[in-house]
Amino acid sequence: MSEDVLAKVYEYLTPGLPVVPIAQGAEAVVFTSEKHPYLPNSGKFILKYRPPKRYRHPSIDKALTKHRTIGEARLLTKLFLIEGLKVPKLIACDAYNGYLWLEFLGEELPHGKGFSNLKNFLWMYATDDGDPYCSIVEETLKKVGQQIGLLHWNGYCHGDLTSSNIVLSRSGKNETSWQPYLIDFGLGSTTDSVEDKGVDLYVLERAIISTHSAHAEAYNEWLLKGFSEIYKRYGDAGEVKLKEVTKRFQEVRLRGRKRSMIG
Ligand SMILES: Nc1ncnc2c1ncn2[C@@H]1O[C@H](COP(=O)(O)OP(=O)(O)OP(=O)(O)O)[C@@H](O)[C@H]1O
Repeated sequence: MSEDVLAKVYEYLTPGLPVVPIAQGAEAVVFTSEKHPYLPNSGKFILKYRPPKRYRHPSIDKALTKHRTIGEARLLTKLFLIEGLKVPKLIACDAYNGYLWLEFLGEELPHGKGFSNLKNFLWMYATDDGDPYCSIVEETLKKVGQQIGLLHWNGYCHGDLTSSNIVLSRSGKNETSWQPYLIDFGLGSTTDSVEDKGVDLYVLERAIISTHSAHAEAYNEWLLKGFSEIYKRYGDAGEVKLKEVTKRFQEVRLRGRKRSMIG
């Protein structure tokens, strides 16, 4: 992580507010903090910072950062209000400077298997003595599908639906029931576009095929089962919309295959 960026963040924060860098993505650097940004509460929080991009004109850069930070904050706030949909709680937003504070989700998986995103979770069951087809994996993937179903049914798309952008949480350490949360709405949008929804499903399918090819068929089936369950709750209207989305998903998949054959 660049020293400049770290220095900027430490200069910006209240002196002594402890933050630890954990990830550098294409858009943002992400930190954890054991302290709430402005309340005495402790817990675990995420600070997501979009640093200035030197290759952009400073005024354009400022405008873009502000636009994207506000966009993500606004979307998270709307999504948080949807019953059953699980996204991180927005704690604070300083759009002008490119900072978002969010609720921290997830945990370290047992036996050093890494952070509890869907990608590492599936690896945990696919390696060592794990059973990749056990009921915990099946249930979790159906719940992931339901989360995507809820998102789409309510008129939103994620825009970067990879298995790292799905974080799993449990209420207790010994629990075997995992609750998926969708994170990283930097490319998310309010949209009823069938194409965008088909692309969301395709991006996740590709992510699963590329990291868990041996079990991908069953995994994607369970995801789609959970997804369909949400639409089917809405009777005939749900069935019609479900058909539209799954048809487009197949078309997007076909286009993807053609593209990879042509190279
Ligand atoms: N609310 C959260 N709780 C726990 N971890 C989080 C949270 N938000 C982000 N992270 C961690 O930080 C990483 C990067 O965050 P995020 O995906 O939002 O940033 P990004 O810059 O858009 O990343 P990328 O370009 O890789 O998509 C995530 O993959 C995750 O490991």
